[in-house]
Amino acid sequence: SYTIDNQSVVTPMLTQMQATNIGQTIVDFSAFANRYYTTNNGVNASNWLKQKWTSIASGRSDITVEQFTHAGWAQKSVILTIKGSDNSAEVVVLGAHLDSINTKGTTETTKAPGADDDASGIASLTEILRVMVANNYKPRRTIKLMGYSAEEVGLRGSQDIAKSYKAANTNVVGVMQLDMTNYKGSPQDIYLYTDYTNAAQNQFVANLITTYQPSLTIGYDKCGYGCSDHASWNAQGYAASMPFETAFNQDNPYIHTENDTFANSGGQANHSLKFARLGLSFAVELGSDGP
Ligand SMILES: N[C@H](Cc1ccc(I)cc1)C(=O)NO
Ligand SMILES: [Zn+2]
Ligand SMILES: [Zn+2]
Repeated sequence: SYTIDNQSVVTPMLTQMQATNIGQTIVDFSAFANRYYTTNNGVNASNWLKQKWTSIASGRSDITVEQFTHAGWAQKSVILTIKGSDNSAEVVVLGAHLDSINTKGTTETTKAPGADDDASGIASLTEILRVMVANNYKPRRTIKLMGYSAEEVGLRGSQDIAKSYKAANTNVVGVMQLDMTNYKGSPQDIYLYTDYTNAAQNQFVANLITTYQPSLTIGYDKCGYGCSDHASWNAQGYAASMPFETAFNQDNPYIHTENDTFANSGGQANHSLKFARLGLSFAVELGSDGP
């Protein structure tokens, strides 16, 4: 249910989340020349993420990290699973995409650092994981963190995954997409996108912001098309939400170029921290519900 009733668990964890950790992961993950879905760099970036999440989760027998193989291309998606205790059939998904692109054409050595798009989302998920493990948080539902391959070439990684979950009849109760979280280009802090998402869940997400981050302001906007991986889950009938860094016409002008760098997002991750905190509150409030 969308009841917000885990403040005693969530609030202490939010205070432990740090922009400096998110910034470091953005720097590390945007150091690959590119993370394009068909290059060796792109394959290496997926393996790097698997290793990173595996080491953070080491010591937790209820956490596994796997790579999802896509038939048509080499770069795999990365899926971390925290198995729920007594309500594990119900699944909460938080996602970001691990690939990057340079619209001039992306060969093995083309620069596409993708610091904002979407290392910022991957880094936000990584900080959520770190703090959940540091607090030995154990959800009742299953929580999955997903790094999608091939988002930039038509949401192809998340489409494969969402279709396979639907085919398996997996009961995904909610999905949050974090794509571009660190470029503060608009007046409001967090923009909730209302197309290709679920209205009831969007209201819950807004309530999470007012409850746990009351100083933040909320905006609403539309993409007008399936602008990120939330649309893949929505297409399969699952409830998805996308909190985004800016209003539609004020998004990061550097994306899909060699200039999408951490420095060009301000050289700090204070904007991403808002999204990481929102993601953690989403994961714990939904993840703590029993059968
Ligand atoms: N299409 C999206 C970028 C994108 C998404 C939403 C908005 I508003 C502006 C731009 C993309 O490139 N995702 O990787
Ligand atoms: Zn993009
Ligand atoms: Zn993106």
